[in-house]
Amino acid sequence: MLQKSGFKISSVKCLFFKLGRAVLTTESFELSTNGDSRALILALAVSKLFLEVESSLSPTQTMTLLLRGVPALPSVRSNFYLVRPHVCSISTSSDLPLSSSSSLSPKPLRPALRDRIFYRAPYASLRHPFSSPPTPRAAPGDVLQDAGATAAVLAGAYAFVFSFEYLARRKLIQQNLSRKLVHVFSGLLFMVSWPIFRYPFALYLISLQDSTSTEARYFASLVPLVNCLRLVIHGLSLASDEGLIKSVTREGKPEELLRGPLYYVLVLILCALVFWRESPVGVISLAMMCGGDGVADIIGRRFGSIKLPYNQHKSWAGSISMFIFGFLISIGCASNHHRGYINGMLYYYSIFGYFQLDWAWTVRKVALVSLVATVVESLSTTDVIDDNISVPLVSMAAAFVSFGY
Ligand SMILES: Nc1ccn([C@@H]2O[C@H](COP(=O)(O)OP(=O)(O)OP(=O)(O)O)[C@@H](O)[C@H]2O)c(=O)n1
Ligand SMILES: C/C(=C\CO)CCC[C@H](C)CCC[C@H](C)CCCC(C)C
Repeated sequence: MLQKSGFKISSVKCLFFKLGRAVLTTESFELSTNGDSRALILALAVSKLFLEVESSLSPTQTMTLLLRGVPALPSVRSNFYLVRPHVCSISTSSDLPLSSSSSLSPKPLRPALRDRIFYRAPYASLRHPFSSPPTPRAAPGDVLQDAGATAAVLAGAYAFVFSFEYLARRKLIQQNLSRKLVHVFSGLLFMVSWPIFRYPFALYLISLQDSTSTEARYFASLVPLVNCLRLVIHGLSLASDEGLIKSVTREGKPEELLRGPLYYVLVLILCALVFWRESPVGVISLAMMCGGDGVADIIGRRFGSIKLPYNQHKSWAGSISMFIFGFLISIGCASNHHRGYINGMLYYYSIFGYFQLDWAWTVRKVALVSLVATVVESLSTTDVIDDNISVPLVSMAAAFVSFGY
């Protein structure tokens, strides 16, 4: 246990809970206090503690400290600005008045001061401020766990697609609807499975274990890779799988597997390898491709009588659905997790501690990405530039500009 700045960490942690609500995750402190001046002392202790942690981070790493209900004291700000001005700003909301007894700050800075400090460990095992030194590279148990996770998700993928093959073959579901539901849910369920790779959920609950491991992404990427090979083999008619063709093609032609479905799984591989669970960019891009584009088709086909002025093959109903579902699946249906209710993929990943976002800011950025993706999706596509290429790639670019890596 680290002994820092005069406080035993456990006492700091306990004292936080006494003074207010402190949420300690693997990436950030979120200290909500009643403005008690003792909390400000602790906040300074925490900021000094983070500086200790920060010195052990690699050049590519940044940090997050969310102090809510604690005025942004110049000394707290300076600690972090000095450390990483190019990636640090400070997120505090001095929406609570300081207690009169406070001697630390003559007056709170202007209320609702909102900047951000982001912390995420892109390529190294993340060090929880209270944990022991970074865990060693993959232990045999980790590899076994990831191999097991890969096998489980592969089996899930096969069973998922097979169930739609069954429904389509029995004509219990239209072939096009089957294809679109596979389009919507395959990628989203794949993303939902990412935390089981080298990340024992139980350990997270017990000890806030490391949530970022590099090798796990390679194991996870095997799932879309195997499906990619499956699509190529059957798309080239090297083998025959009528059920697969029926469940994921428009007209039941094997060569169709080599377009939309193949591009789709290639994008899954790209997002898992490049962005994985460290960056909101991959999560948002897949939400737009799977949730937004998929639902746009389902709603557009059914309710799309009013066509877009510049594209008679697309409709307002489809495009509006693309925007709404791309946004909701990315971030959920509210903007303030203190008072609202968030249930999107970004919040799902923040629960596991992969990244912490300023939700009010994130809502605006995701809405912008969703708008960009909607406009791109509404444009005509050719056989070469399929929606499954244009929508995720443009979403990645827009999300990268908005969020950085
Ligand atoms: N913004 C949109 C998108 C789709 N559609 C409806 O959904 C149909 C199929 O949309 P499209 O994006 O072309 O889907 P596909 O290319 O068939 O399928 P995929 O994207 O999976 O390749 C369109 O003809 C249209 O009737 C719509 O009305 N408005
Ligand atoms: C029909 C599709 C795109 C056309 O727009 C999607 C094709 C999906 C692939 C056939 C199967 C992909 C499976 C995923 C890689 C993994 C899903 C795992 C999950 C647990 C179901």
